[in-house]
Amino acid sequence: MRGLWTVERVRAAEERVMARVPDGALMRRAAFGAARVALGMLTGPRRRVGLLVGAGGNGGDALWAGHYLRRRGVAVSAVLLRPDRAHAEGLAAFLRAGGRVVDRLGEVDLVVDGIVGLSARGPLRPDAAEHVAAIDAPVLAVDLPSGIDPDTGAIAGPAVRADVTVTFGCLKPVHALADCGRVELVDIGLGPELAGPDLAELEDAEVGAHWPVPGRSDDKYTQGVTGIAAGSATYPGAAVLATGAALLATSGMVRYAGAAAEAVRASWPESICTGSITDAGRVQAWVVGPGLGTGLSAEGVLRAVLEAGVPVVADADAITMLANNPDLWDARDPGTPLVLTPHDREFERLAGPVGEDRVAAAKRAAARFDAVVLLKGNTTVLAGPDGRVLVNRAGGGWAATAGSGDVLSGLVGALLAARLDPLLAAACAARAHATAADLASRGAPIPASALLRAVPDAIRALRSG
Ligand SMILES: NC(=O)C1=CN([C@@H]2O[C@H](COP(=O)(O)OP(=O)(O)OC[C@H]3O[C@@H](n4cnc5c(N)ncnc54)[C@H](O)[C@@H]3O)[C@@H](O)[C@H]2O)[C@@H](O)CC1
Ligand SMILES: [K+]
Repeated sequence: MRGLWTVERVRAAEERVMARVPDGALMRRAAFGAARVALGMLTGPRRRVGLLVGAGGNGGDALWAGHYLRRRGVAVSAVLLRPDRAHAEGLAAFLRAGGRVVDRLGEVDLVVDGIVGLSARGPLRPDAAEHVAAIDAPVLAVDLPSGIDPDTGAIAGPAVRADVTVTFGCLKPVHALADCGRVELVDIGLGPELAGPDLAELEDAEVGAHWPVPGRSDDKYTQGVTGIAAGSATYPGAAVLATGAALLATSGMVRYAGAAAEAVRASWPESICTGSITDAGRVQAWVVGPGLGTGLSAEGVLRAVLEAGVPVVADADAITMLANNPDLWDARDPGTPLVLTPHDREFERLAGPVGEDRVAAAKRAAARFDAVVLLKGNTTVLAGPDGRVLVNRAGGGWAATAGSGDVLSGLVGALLAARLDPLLAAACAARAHATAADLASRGAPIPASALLRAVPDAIRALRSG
């Protein structure tokens, strides 16, 4: 698992390390690492670097990096956004090494963004934004792209767009929640001072290792039977996609119950289809909601699923029904695992606006509903009712297509039926879903059925990752 630590935790760790190392040692270590990354980006014949230097430690890093770059023969100039508050030792070291202070960046081969780091609040101020708008070279952001909130990844106005971000000691939430380009981590010795992270991201190999595969003594029942209560006469496709995803995610069995039985049977002859949830037989987890509708009969289905006493993933129309009719919550036995998979508008119906802090919003809803909340996005935030938070970054945006959510809910359901921890089930499903989208797309738009067909390749890739 890759951990991510919030600013408050990073600062506390930094203070403990700083107390036992010489003054300025941490910054020099960080800046030396930044200079190495910058050198790696200077691949052309010309090596001219421009620094954008703000008022604090982030600007100090940039100036010290400029110092090390000068020592390797790079031409370095710096724009001081707040000359009166520029980092004094950093500026002295930069000037000693032959760095030049300029008014404008001019023609350079690389820009180092040292405008603001962990103390960032809000978007770039107008003067900084003007320099950033004029950039015409690759950008290396120091610690994080300036203008983006370090803890929430929120971008409320002008911000730096980084090709590479070099960060120090540990990853921070911004590195998963916003686009920071390629992220390089430089060790500055914070490790021993950092306890458990605030957020985490599963490695591909971990997802692969958790993925349920049949053992020698398994049969079709022992691996968990997934139930799909989705689709309708109007929307049979949602049922076909969710059932297909569950079938491709795990071995074992999938039961479909609902008005789209004929369409599901035609696409997936191996599924056990019935027209009604009361005839469905036993399952170890239910997927409810995609394409189900929100009428009285759909409410009856949702109630029956919640009363079944097995883990449930509630998506799409099921979320809308829970929002519109809070009495439905009473159908659920306390403590029965529930995974809610809202996009932002569904989240808003259920728990109010997401706002700028997606992690806080997901945590709040997870605690309130005693459920895992999978808040969809390019970075999906997954919060457990116990306070754990995982994030999943999608490579591209290719999964943003109609029907893609139906596939995701089928994957989550199959992993719940296989008895994975609900937060883990949701996170593994999110990763497989994103991987399948990337594999299917290879640079071109894809429909959800293509994403679905790539699920086996995604699982293979994760299991060998
Ligand atoms: N504390 C340390 O020893 C270390 C600090 N490091 C660097 O120091 C940074 C933190 O330094 P500071 O705490 O001095 O703060 P920053 O350099 O992040 O910010 C400096 C000042 O910028 C201003 N500011 C805030 N938001 C702004 C905005 N949107 N636009 C323009 N200006 C804004 C504020 O007045 C703030 O005090 C880290 O991000 C990292 O780059 C690293 O060298 C590692 C070691
Ligand atoms: K920065």
